[in-house]
Amino acid sequence: MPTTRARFHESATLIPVAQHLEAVLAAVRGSARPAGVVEQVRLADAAGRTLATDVDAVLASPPFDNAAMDGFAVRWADVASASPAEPATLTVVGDHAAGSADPASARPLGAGEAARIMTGAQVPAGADTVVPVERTDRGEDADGPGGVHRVRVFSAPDRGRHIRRAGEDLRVGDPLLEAGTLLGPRQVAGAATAGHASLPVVRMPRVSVVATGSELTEPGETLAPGGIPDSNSLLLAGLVREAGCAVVEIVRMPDDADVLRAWISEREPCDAIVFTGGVSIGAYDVVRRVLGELGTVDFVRVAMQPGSPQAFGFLADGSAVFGLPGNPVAAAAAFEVFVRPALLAMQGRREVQRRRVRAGLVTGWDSPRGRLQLMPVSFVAAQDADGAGPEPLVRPATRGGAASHLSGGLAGADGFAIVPEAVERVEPGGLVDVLVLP
Ligand SMILES: Nc1nc2c(c(=O)[nH]1)N[C@H]1C(S)=C(S)[C@@H](COP(=O)(O)OP(=O)(O)OC[C@H]3O[C@@H](n4cnc5c(N)ncnc54)[C@H](O)[C@@H]3O)O[C@H]1N2
Ligand code: MOO
Repeated sequence: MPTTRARFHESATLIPVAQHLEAVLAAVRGSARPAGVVEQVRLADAAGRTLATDVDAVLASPPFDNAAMDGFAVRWADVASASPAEPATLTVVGDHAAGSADPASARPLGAGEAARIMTGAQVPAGADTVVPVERTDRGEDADGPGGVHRVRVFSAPDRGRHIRRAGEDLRVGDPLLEAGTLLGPRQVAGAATAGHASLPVVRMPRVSVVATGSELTEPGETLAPGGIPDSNSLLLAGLVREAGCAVVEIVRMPDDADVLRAWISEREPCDAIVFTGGVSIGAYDVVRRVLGELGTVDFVRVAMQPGSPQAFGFLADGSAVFGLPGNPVAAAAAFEVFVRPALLAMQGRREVQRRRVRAGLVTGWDSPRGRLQLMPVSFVAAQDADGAGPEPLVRPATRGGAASHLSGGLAGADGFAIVPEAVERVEPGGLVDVLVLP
C-alpha cells in the first residue's frame, strides 16, 4: 500500500481533466446520497431544488375553453355575412368576466344570441367563435324594443377564432417535468398551471467549507504581517449555495494538523466538505497531510491550469471530500470543473455542466502545453471591438491572464474560456468555448 506522499509523487503524471471528473462523478453517484431522499415541498419553496421524480399534468391547461379577446361569444353562422353596411344584430343574453360566469347564460346560446365575454372567461355552450369588441358597436348603441340588449357585429372572424381550447397547452397526463430538472420560476409556474400544489424534490446536499491557512484573516480586518483576507470561504460557500446545496459550516483554520484533526472528529454531519488550501506539497500543507493519513482521500495533479493540485475521496462516515488549491482562481476553476458537477450529480441533476457558448477572442494569449486552460474572461460589447462576428466576444478578465492568484480580476469575469490541452496559443479573431458563470 503506497503512502499518500508516494501516491502524490506517482501522480506527477498529470491526470486528464475528463478522467478525473469521470472518477469523481462515478464515486458520488455510487455513494447514492442524498439523491435517493425525497421531500415534498410547496411550490413557493421549490425554486432552486432538484425534481426527484417525473411530474405529469393533473389539470388540463387551459382547464376550459375560454376567450382570447374581449368581445362577444357568438354562433359563427349568425355573423358569417356581417359587414359594416349590413351588420349582424344579436341579442345579448349574458355577460362573462374571467372567473365568474353569468348564471343567466348557463343555458347554451341560441340562434341570434350573443354573450359579452372578457379575455379568460369561459366560453358559453353553443358559442363557437369570439368576435373582438373592435368589430362591434360594443353593444352600447343597439338596445332593441322593450330594452332588449343587442350588439351589432360589423365583420366576422374565421369560425372558431379567439377561443383558447381546453387542453391545447397541456392535457391531463401529459408529461410536464423530468426527474433531475432544476426547478426555477418557470418550472414552478408550470407545475401550478398543471394542477400541483407541491413537488417531490431531492434533499439538499449539506456541505461544509473549510479554508486552511495561517495567513487567512477575516475580510476587512487589519492584516498581520504576511496575512491576507480569506476570500475563498466566501467564494466557495456562495458557489455551494448556488449549486443548490445547504452550507452547514464555514470554517477558517490555521495550518495546524491538530486543529484540522479535531474539526474532522467534531464537525457537524454533512454530505460533502470542500477544503481550500494546503493540498500542494508545501511544508505546511495540512490538508494533504491529515487527509492523506486516512487513506481514503487521493491527492492528484490534474492536467489543468490553474487548479492542478486536487484531492478527492471520502471520510469514514461517507462525506465526500474535495480538496481545492488555495490560490483563489485555481479554487474557482476547480470548483467549476469538479465540485459543482459532483454536487449536482449528488442531487440527481440531469445536466451537471454549466452552459457553454462559443465566443470570439479580442486578444490572444499563451496556454500551457498539455493542460486544459481555464482563462477568466469577460464579455466585450460588440461596439467596443473591431471585426465582430456573430459570436459574443471575450477578453481576459484579469491583468495577468490565468495566473491563479488574481482574485481581484476574477471579480470581473463572466466566464472561463476553455483552451484545449493541445493548444499552446490562442490568437485574436479565433474562437473559444466559454463556460458561462452566473
Ligand atoms: N513546489 C511547489 N509549489 C507549488 C506547487 C508545486 O507543484 N510545487 N503548486 C502550485 C500550485 S499550481 C498551486 S495551485 C498551489 C496550491 O497550493 P495549496 O493548495 O497548498 O494552497 P496554499 O499553499 O495553502 O495557498 C496557495 C495560495 O493561495 C492563497 N490562499 C489560500 N487560501 C486562501 C483563501 N482562503 N483565500 C484567499 N487566498 C488563499 C495563499 O495565501 C497562497 O498565496 O501551490 C503552488 N505551489
Ligand atoms: O494549479 Mo495552480 O492552480 O496553477 O496555481
